[in-house]
Amino acid sequence: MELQFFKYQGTGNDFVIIDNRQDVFPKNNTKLVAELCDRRFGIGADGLILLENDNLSDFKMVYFNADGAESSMCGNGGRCLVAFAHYLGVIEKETTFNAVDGLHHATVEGDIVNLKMIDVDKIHEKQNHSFLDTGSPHHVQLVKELKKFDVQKEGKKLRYGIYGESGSNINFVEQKQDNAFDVRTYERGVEGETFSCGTGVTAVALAMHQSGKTAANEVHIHTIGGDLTISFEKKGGKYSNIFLKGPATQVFKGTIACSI
Ligand SMILES: N[C@H](CCC[C@H](N)C(=O)O)C(=O)O
Repeated sequence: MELQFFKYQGTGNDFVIIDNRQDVFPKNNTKLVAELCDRRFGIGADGLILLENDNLSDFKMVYFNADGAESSMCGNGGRCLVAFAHYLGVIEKETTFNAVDGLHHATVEGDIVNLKMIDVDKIHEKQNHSFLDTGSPHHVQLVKELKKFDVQKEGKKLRYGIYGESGSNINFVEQKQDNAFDVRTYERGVEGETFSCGTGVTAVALAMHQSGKTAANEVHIHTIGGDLTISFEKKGGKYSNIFLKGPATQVFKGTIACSI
């Protein structure tokens, strides 16, 4: 069978996106998803996203990591899916869609998508790191000389070490200005460093605010793949009105033969 797909990237976090409104994609075929994401034998991506019909909202997002398993929320993937829905004409300039962690509001202006993330009311502050869930679990740790840091080695150690079977995404951070940070992320389910991680940079912004490293409620984060802005409010110990803003671009589209 010929499968039509679209390739998107949001600050270098890249995704195979499929219009599955006819509900034909075999969602339980982990092997097929991993093959489509394979950078040598398939299309190549950090994850695969299905756009589906939804009776509660404009559309539904189903997210799979590159390992083929369905996963928790993907911030950059959510931004790319909004851009795709706009490209298809499913939405105009704003939307509410349904994802694994609930309903998300978003707006799209050109190739900039501004995505509302879930509220965060618990940030676990430890001696040298923080842990929080922004739709996906994230470890946040300040390091010196981030550019030279061995993200693969240290990220893998933490992901399989202190976070047990379910693991966590691991974010290493260097503060550049009061409201600006560089971030590199080891992503669970990709099992390697990605060029950016949307729920990850959101976690970094909130953890840096909670720990007093910044007093700003709009934080600029530079990743290998580009720049993202996270804005938020803190009321009574809870973070809300959290927005992840940045570019989301269609790179190419195509068809691929697969036995489904
Ligand atoms: N790898 C993550 C999901 C994708 C997160 C990332 N791509 C993002 O943009 O938020 C996890 O398994 O928790």
